Amino acid sequence: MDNRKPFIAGNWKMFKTGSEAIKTAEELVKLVADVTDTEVMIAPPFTALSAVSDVVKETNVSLGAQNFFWENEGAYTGEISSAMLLSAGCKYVIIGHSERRQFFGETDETVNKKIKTAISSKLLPIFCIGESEKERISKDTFSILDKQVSKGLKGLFSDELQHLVIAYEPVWAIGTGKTATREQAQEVHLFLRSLIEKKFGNLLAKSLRILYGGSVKPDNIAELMAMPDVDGALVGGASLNAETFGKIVHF
Ligand SMILES: O=C(CO)COP(=O)(O)O
Repeated sequence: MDNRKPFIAGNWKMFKTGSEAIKTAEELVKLVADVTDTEVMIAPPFTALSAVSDVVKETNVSLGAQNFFWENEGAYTGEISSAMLLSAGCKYVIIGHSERRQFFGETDETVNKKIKTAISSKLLPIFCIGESEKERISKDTFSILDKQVSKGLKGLFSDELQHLVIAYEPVWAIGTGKTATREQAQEVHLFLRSLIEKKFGNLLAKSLRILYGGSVKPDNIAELMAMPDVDGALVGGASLNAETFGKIVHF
């Protein structure tokens, strides 16, 4: 259980040009240079990956991408492959973010293909799941998450999921300023860990890192991280400013 190193990840979404990304990454690297007990990652947009990779190389900040396509190469205009991300310096890739599900036709099936490809190409997946406000109100949170996990991880075995990270991001808490309470987050994280235990066994459930995402800020990160099943955070808006994100990393 103690091998779950806290993980604070920043999802920059569609923000920052190359030069803006370099500047933020340079500031961040300095601000978190003292951090050894927490893993730090940033996911800039595709166009800034290589440049940010040069900045974070040989530092304690890792690089992630926000999406990719599951085929290795081919006539897929506008898409990016896992090999391209790896060669741009990425270690992680965010898969199935609710914004991709909502605006870009991502489904549990495409998420499943992406997780499989990420694993086989040694890109570490951050698998995003979460219920909408309507689903929470109608008390469907657990069944929705069960479906997202079952379909997203379909056909995979526990030994392939050693490096999987799950990000629980309730859609109603993303960019809204409405954070889940620490009790709400803990309740869902515990549910997810039990679900993973049921499907993939105790060993994986104990070592799997589950991040919380949705309006994480410097003033709510400590209480979230104090919960036993919250292993980190996937931070959107508050990761765009190095100083603010640095405070979250130093929770
Ligand atoms: O979607 C998120 C991270 O992936 C959360 O975004 P906010 O932190 O801006 O709510």
